[in-house]
Amino acid sequence: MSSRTGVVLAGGKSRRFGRPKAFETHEGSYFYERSEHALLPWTDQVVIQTSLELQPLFPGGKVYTDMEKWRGEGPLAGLYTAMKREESEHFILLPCDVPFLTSEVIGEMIVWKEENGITAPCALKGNGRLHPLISIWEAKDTEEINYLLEQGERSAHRVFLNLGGVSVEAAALKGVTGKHLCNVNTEDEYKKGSLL
Ligand SMILES: Nc1nc2c(ncn2[C@@H]2O[C@H](COP(=O)(O)OP(=O)(O)OP(=O)(O)O)[C@@H](O)[C@H]2O)c(=O)[nH]1
Repeated sequence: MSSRTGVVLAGGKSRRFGRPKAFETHEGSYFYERSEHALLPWTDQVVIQTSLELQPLFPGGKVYTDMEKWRGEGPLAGLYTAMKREESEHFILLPCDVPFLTSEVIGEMIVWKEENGITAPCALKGNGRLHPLISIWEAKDTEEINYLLEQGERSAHRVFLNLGGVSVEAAALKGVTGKHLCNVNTEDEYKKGSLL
C-alpha cells in the first residue's frame, strides 16, 4: 500500500478560461504538469483525474475519468474517484490551475500537518480564503465523502468542513507566498499572477 498518492484535478469545463486550462503553459510546462511535478517529490505516485473528453489528450500514466455516476459533477467527484481507485493512506490534492505553486509548498504542508498531529483533512488558507483543493485528505474518510456525495453534496469546501478539516495559513509556512496560491480561472488572472 503506497502511503501518499498525489491527485491532480484536471477535469471541468474551463468556461471562464475559454479552453482547457490543463493544457495552458507556464515556463514551458503544461499547467497540469506543474501540479504533477509539485506532487511528485512527496508522493509514491501521482494520478490525473479528468473528464472523458480530455482523457485522450494526456500522454499516459494513470489518467482516470470521474466515476460515471458523478461525471461532470465537479472536483469532489474527482477526488472521490481517485480515493476509491488507489490504495493509499493520504491523498494530496491539487487543481491543475495553480501554475505558480511549487513542490516546496506541498512539502511545508506535509511537515506542518505531521508536526501538529493532524489526522483530519488539511487545506491551505491564503489570499483571504480557504483553498479546499490545495489539500491533504485521509483514506479513512473515503466512505464519509461517498455518503455526502450520495446526499447531493458537491462542495469540496463544505465536505472539508464537515470532516473537521483543519486549515493552515500560508503565512505560517516557510517561503509560501500569495503568488503560490494564485488560482487561474481567466487569462487575466494568469497575467496578473505572472506579475506578482
Ligand atoms: N476531475 C474533475 N476535475 C474537475 C471537475 N470540475 C473541475 N475540475 C478541476 O477542479 C479545479 C477547479 O475547477 P474550476 O475552475 O472551479 O472549474 P472549471 O470547470 O475547470 O472552470 P469553469 O468552467 O471556468 O468554472 C480545476 O483543476 C479543474 O480542472 C470535474 O468535474 N472533475
